[in-house]
Amino acid sequence: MSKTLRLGLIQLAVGSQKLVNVKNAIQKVKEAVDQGAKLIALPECFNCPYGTQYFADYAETIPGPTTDALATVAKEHNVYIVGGSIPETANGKIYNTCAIFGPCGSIIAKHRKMHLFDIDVPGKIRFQESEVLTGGNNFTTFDMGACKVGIGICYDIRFPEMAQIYADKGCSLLLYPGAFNMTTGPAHWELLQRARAVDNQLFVATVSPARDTGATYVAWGHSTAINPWGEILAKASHEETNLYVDIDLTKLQEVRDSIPVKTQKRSELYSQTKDLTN
Ligand SMILES: NC(=O)CCC(=O)C(=O)O
Repeated sequence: MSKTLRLGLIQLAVGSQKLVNVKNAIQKVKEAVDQGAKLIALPECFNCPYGTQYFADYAETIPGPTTDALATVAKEHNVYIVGGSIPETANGKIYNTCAIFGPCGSIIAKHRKMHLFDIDVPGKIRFQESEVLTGGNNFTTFDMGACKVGIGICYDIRFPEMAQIYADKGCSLLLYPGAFNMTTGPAHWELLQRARAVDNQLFVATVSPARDTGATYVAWGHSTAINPWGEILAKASHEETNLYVDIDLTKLQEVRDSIPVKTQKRSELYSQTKDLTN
C-alpha cells in the first residue's frame, strides 16, 4: 500500500520589504495548495533579508503579523505549513524561529534555531549569528498522523546527534529551512542532507531562499528532497520556484528492513571509555 505525502518546498525570493515578502509567501503557498501539496514549507528568514544587521528591525512576536498571515492561509486551505523562520522577539531577546501551523490554523509547534551559525572561513565568509541572536533549547517535532516530522533550522543540520534524536523519536521526515551560502553551499549542502538521510534512514528536505546576488548574504538556493536511500528526489536550481515532491512513506520501512543498522548498533560499546584497540 502506498502512503504518499505531497510536499511543497517554496524557494522564495526575499527582499527588503517585509510586507511584500509575506504577501509573496502567501501567494506561493496558495500555488502549492493548487498543486496538491499537503505539507508546505518556507525558507529560513522568509520575511527579512538574512543578516545580523537586519534581525532586530524585522523581529516580531509569535503570534504576530507574519504568523497570523500564515495561520489564516493554513486554515483556509486545510494544510500544514512549516513557516520557514523569522526573527522572533521574546523576553528582550531575538531568536531565529520556525512556527508550524496545523490545518486548523493554530501554531502546533515552534522551533528556535538551536545551533547558532557562527563561522569564520578565512578569506571567504565570517558570520556570527550569536552577535544578535539567542539559541533555542528545544527539539521540535510534530505529527501529521502518517508522518512525524522533525524540525531544524539551517546550521542545525550539521549536528548529527540532533537528527538521530529525531529518528529515535519516530520521525519519518526531517525538514530544515536553511540558507547556506556560496562557500559552504557547494561544499556541504547536499552532502549533509544525504548524510542525515542515510544515517537515519528517513526523508530529509531543505528549503532555501532564492539567490539574490545583490544581497549582503548570497544564499545558495538548491532546495532539495532526499529519500531514506540517500537519493535526490527533487532539487531546485537557485531561482525563485516551488518544488514539489511526493514522499512514499513505505520506502522508509523498505530501507530499514534491507539494512537494519538500527537493530545492529552496538550501543553498549559506545559508552565504554577503556581503550578498545587490539
Ligand atoms: N543560516 C545558516 O545557518 C547557514 C548555515 C551554513 O551556511 C553552513 O554552512 O552551515
